Amino acid sequence: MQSIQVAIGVVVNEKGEILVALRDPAQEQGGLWEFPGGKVEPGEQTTQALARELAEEVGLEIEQAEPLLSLSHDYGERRVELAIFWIARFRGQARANEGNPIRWVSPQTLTGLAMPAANQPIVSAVLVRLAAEAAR
Ligand SMILES: Nc1nc2c([nH]c(=O)n2[C@H]2C[C@H](O)[C@@H](COP(=O)(O)OP(=O)(O)OP(=O)(O)O)O2)c(=O)[nH]1
Ligand SMILES: [Mg+2]
Repeated sequence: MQSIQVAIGVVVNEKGEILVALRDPAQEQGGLWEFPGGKVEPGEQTTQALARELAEEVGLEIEQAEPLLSLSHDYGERRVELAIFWIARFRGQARANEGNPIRWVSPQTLTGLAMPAANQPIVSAVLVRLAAEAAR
């Protein structure tokens, strides 16, 4: 089975809230909340794809992106390879560029959102990371 390379950003604001967007109901995994991101295009580096997707989808310019985790997930009809980055430094105001609602959510709210199955370990990593930062 072919696998799809995807770059994803966990964007964190100064209040410790996380940016999520609602996937278009017509897309695969539609109607679920996601972290902004998308497919790495041919000839692109993962971090280039990340910068492009964040600009396209939520209008943010990344100042610093740190690898958080990488994982692969088998959705049956497709396998995705997700490279997830922690983005605590960025420029701009998040806006819903592609018409899908976006939200800044607390860690508690994040835990309760309906997300694609691949996202469970991502949410866990985000909670660990936020807790570690809160303890500093
Ligand atoms: N962006 C994003 N994709 C996710 C998440 N979790 C998850 O399983 N995925 C999967 C769903 C898709 O199969 C793939 C990402 O594809 P995408 O639809 O966002 O790609 P894209 O932005 O390039 O969109 P398109 O133009 O190809 O429609 O990764 C997530 O949190 N964010
Ligand atoms: Mg996308």
